[in-house]
This record gives sequence, C-alpha cells and structure tokens, in this order.
Amino acid sequence: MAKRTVTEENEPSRKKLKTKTGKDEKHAEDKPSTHEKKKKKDKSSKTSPGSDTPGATTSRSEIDEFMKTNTIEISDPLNKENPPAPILSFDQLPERDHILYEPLKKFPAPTSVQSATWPLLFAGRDVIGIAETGSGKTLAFGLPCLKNMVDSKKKLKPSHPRAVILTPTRELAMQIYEQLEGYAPRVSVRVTCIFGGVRKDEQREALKDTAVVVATPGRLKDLESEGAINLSKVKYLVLDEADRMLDKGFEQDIKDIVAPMPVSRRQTAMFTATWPVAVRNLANSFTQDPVMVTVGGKPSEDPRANTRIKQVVEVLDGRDKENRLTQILAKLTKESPKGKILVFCLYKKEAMRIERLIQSRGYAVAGIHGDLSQSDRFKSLASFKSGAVTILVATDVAARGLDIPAVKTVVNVTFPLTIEDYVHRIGRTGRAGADGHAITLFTENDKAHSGALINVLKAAKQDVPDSLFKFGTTVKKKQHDAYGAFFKDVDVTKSATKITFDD
Ligand SMILES: Nc1ncnc2c1ncn2[C@@H]1O[C@H](COP(=O)(O)OP(=O)(O)OP(=O)(O)O)[C@@H](O)[C@H]1O
Repeated sequence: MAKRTVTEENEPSRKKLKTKTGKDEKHAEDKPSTHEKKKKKDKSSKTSPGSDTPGATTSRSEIDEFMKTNTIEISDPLNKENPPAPILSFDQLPERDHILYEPLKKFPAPTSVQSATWPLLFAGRDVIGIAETGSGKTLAFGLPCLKNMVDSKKKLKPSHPRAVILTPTRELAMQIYEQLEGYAPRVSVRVTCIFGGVRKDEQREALKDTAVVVATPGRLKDLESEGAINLSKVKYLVLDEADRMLDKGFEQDIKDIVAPMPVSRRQTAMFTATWPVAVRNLANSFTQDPVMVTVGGKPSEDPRANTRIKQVVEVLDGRDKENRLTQILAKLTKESPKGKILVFCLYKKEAMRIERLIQSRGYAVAGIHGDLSQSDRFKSLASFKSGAVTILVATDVAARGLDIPAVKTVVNVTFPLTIEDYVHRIGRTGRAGADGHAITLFTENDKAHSGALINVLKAAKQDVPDSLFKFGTTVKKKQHDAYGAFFKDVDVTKSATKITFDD
C-alpha cells in the first residue's frame, strides 16, 4: 500500500488529467436519469422487511423494540411508511457464511449503526449515517464497500479504483486502511492508503492496481490532476466525518474529486457523529435519495455526546489553567498510573508549550499537531497507542475519528472552535461501549460556547456547574464559514495568510 510511506520529495511537474469524463457526466451528477432513479427505487423496495433481504428473519415487533431501545431512526424518502429494517445479528448479513465476515466473530453483535445501515448499504442505497463517536462507523461503511468490490464482475482497469473513502486527516486515513486490511485480503481486494506529507512515488505505483482508495482530499486531488489516478469508475464513495469534509475547508476539493463520478452511477455513504445544520443541504447535493439513519436521536442544532462519557467542566481564570492542568494530571496518574490521558489544545504553539510543561513535570509525553513531520505524528500516535507514553498533547488534528485503545481521560486545556469539535474531542474516550471521562477547563474567553456546551451537557444528562450558567445560555449561530477543527491549527505568531488542512 502507500503505507509504503516514505520521506519528502520534490513536487513533480503536474500534467492535466485527461479522461473520458467530461461535461456530460457532470450534468449527469446534477440530474439522474429516470431510468437510474428507477434502478435505485427498485433497490429500496428490496430492503423492506418480509422480503428476501437481511433483516427479513426478524419479526416486526423485535425490530421495533430494537429500534426503540437503541433510539434508531431511519428515514427513507423512497419508502416513508415502511423503512428498511435493521439486522440484529451477523447471521443476517447477505451470504452469511461469506469468508469476508469471519473476523467479525470477535464481536458479539453488530453495533446499532451497523445494524441499521448495513441492509441499506449492501442493497446499494445512499446513506447518511449519524451515530455517536466510537460506535463502529468504519465497518458500517467498510464492509459493504468490500462486498461491493467482491461482487464486481468487471475486471479492474489499472489506475481506475472502484471505491474511494475520503477522510480529513492522515492518521484517520491510516486507521481506516488498517481496519479494512483486517478484511480485504481475505477476499483479495486491494486497498491503498494515500495522504500528504510523504513521497508520492510509491503512492502512484500502488494506485495502478487497487480497488479501494482511502485518502485525504488534497493528495488525492493532486494525484488525480497529474494523471496518476482516474476516478471515473468509482461506484462506491464514502465521506467519513462527513460534516468536516463538507465544510468550507474541504468543500471545493470534494466537489473536484467527485466531479468525474456521477451521483447516479455511484453509491454514496456519509458518516459522522455530528451533523450541523450548515452542511445538511450541501450533503443532499452529493447523494441521491439518501436514507438518513440516526442513532441516539435526531440531530439537532446541538450535537450529542456519547452518554457513557462523564463530562466535567471547570470554570476558571485563564491564568490558572496550567496550574490546574498539572494538578489534574497528578491526580489522574496517581489514581491510574497507566491510564491514557489525551490533552487537547487549540493552537500548535500552545500544544508545544503544554507538552514542554508536562515533560518538565517528569511525565512521559508525546505531541501531535500540524507542525510536526508526518513521521513524527505517526510516531507520537504509535507510542501513545502502545502505552509507551501515557499522555498525548494534541491539537484538533487528533480530535476526529482516532480510535486509540483505552483513553481514560480527555482534558481540554482550551475549548475548541466549535461545539462539534468538543463532541469529537471527548469522543476519543468511552469508545466501543466503554466508559469515558472528560475534563474541560472553561474560561471567560470561551463564553461564546457556554450555551451550546450547556445543551450538550444537559442532553447527555451531565451536571452543569452554576459557574457556567453565568456566561449565558444563548446558542450563538455559527459566524465563520470555515467552521471546523483545523481553522485555528495555524501559527498565530505569524501573520495569518492561508489556512492549511491535511492533504
Ligand atoms: N460490532 C462491533 N462490536 C464491538 N466493537 C466493534 C464493532 N464494530 C467495530 N467495533 C470496534 O469499535 C471501535 C470504534 O469503531 P470506529 O473507529 O469505527 O468508531 P467510529 O464510530 O468511526 O468513531 P468516530 O465517530 O470517533 O470516528 C473500533 O475499535 C472497532 O474495532
């Protein structure tokens, strides 16, 4: 794969991509033909309970009970009265004995989001899946992707992958790749992971013979524009962390990447834990008759945190933060010397300062932020994952999606830019059914977030400190177009020129 990652290289000269795809296909993206619509409609009726599909062997009352207990809502524009039923066990997967599913045996049952989205995705429907952090979304979109590749009768054309999974950070791309690699080789499906910050040579080579590409948008666009990859045969597209991918920072890149893959000829899956109003309309333009699946209640203005995470908010004077942080770390490490602690900062410079502070107190600590080289970012992550260091200081590049085993506590030294980022940050703990703990230091500077934070705390049945109420309960409308985690991952000591994202 292009985990075949290497060191820096010079920028090669870029060729304009010459493909057969052109205007006609772009038009097709806007307006699917009646025939194509009908095809998808047929697929939708196939998934109704009682038909020959996964889920069909469970009684309606069992399904209703399951959906109620797990607060699953499924809204299908093509089948409003009788939306497709979830599957309740791995036995109900299509071709249940398929070799692809064997590694699932290590899990007791599908998670709620897998139960609800698998019947839809296996049947070829577009899906927008919204479920709490750490709930198994990667396999929710990953397994149907691999099955789709297995079922594909056509021979793979060199450099023409059939599936693309887009994700905002390099670490996340690698993590998705690693999860898929637990399944793909069993069915001889080749998966390649590409992202920026490393050499392109091996990525170009790997792209020649791959069915599935897991990528960050910038590098994929780059390789596409130089002709190393042609996306016109893509029939399965995933936007992981979909709200992040559709906000202003990535929107244009995503549009450019999907342009050669008409919406009518591809299946699109979008997954996330947070679904801000700002991106919802845009999401519709990337999908065709998507089924909306929500686990844990309909998405509201305020995102929902995983309820197994105990959230503690401490309101304090900004000048006391560092002292308080060292007290917290002393207490946490005394209680649980091996317990992993993830410390979030907003700025790169701040993260470096806090890392130094923690180091000066004698702790083994690593850092991860946008100023580090890619290999240092991977090294930090690996040593935190393995437990070689128990404290990791990070900016929001690590807020989303990263599945680090047994993070005991998340500490927010500085509040993130958006309430969605808060939910993603604390979601690094309490994963896969475990309990978690998050401590947030909140100062007057963060008061614009008090209303939204109070709502998140209340919705997750957490205590709201009186001191937080004094900042007000109004929820401010998003003011900045570039909502999202990375906006402030810039060097604030330089005059700001360009906001950079992972590529
Ligand atoms: N059916 C299952 N039962 C138990 N654990 C599972 C199951 N499916 C996946 N997992 C595990 O749950 C953990 C979290 O999964 P994953 O990383 O896909 O979460 P996520 O929903 O994408 O989280 P986030 O919103 O933070 O990106 C992983 O370690 C994964 O192996």
